[in-house]
Amino acid sequence: MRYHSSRTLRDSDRQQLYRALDVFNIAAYFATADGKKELFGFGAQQETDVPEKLAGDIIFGGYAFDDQVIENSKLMNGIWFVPTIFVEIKQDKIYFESHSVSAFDNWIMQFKQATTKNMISRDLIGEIDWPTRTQKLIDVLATDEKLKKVVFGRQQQYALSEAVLISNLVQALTSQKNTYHVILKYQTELFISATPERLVKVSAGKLRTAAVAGTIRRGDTLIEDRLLGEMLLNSHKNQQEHQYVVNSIDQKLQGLTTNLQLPVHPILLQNKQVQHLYTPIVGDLIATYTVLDVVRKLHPTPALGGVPQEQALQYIKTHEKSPRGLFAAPIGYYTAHNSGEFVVGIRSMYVNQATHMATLFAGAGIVQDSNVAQEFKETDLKFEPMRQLLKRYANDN
Ligand SMILES: C=C(O[C@H]1C=CC=C(C(=O)O)[C@@H]1O)C(=O)O
Repeated sequence: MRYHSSRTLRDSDRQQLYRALDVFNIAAYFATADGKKELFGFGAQQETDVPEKLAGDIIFGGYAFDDQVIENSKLMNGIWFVPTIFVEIKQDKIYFESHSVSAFDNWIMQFKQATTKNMISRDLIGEIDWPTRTQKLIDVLATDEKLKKVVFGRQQQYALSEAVLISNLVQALTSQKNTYHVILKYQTELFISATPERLVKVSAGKLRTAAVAGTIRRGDTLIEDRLLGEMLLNSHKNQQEHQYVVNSIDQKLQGLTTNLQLPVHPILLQNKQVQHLYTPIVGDLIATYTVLDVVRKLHPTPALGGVPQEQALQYIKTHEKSPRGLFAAPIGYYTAHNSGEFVVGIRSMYVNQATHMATLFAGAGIVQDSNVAQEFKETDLKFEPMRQLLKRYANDN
């Protein structure tokens, strides 16, 4: 038996659903960058680390970035689940689906306003040798005949005074405009991302992806902002970094799609802290391929890995301090009707509620012409969405 219902969205619904994210042991939240759609998965009818084993109307989850295993974590090595309860908010409507709960209004009523917590976060020593290691990488890129680009990751740990309430985090996330807001929860582990980067969306046979690579900060005034944007559009180094991604997506999608449309020049994608070079790409997915086929084929694009892919991934494995887990990895959902959407888990953090530790992630595309000081600043800016989230969370309460 499957129960469906839908009705007009009420003022209290969102708060109660965010609160439900605190309550369920396994949960997912996926809000699109335009803010028009929010998906919630609560509880797991089935769960696994291999999505092919699952069957359900909708499946949430994420693959780990690569095959390195993170000790003492289930979430960061990749999880997938069919929710017991699925809720979607689309504009002013709310849709509910479940095998176990028949009356949505009774169900949602149990989630009352959370008591807020007074959380304090303290940053611990990060990777102080990141600039030295990045300079070494630039030297390698200058001499190695094959290696062209490596997206080099950096992690920063924070000690939290309390376990975090997801309901408060989601609220604080709303300050990050024009980005997806994605949360995966598995028992005491959380992964949170305010990412601007869609890996793929499939809907009614249409495939949409994008190249997002090449970064500059936002300006303090309108004029400075525009000037910085123009600098980015005209920067040879950033164009090159971006073009590797466009070419790779183009190549990978041949054979999976027809009518692939790739604009010749990138445009700007602007978030709160940074702006990126952005090339939206559209095509028709050949009907024999699934959303997951596309995810597996595209990941990792050179916006997260590098060029050539295998060599860059090996470099990342050997020279980054810790495995990435869900950082820069595909996270999202797909349905039994072969639709779905996946983003890459950047501008993100991992929270362990048992140890009260948060790990923040950032990475920068390094090419031969990169400058270490600039890349260091860029990764600092990329930490900022999650740093602000922790700060806002602390201050709001
Ligand atoms: C790896 C990250 O960003 C990627 C996505 C957009 C722009 C990037 C860049 O300009 O370096 C990176 O390739 C990150 O934010 O951690």
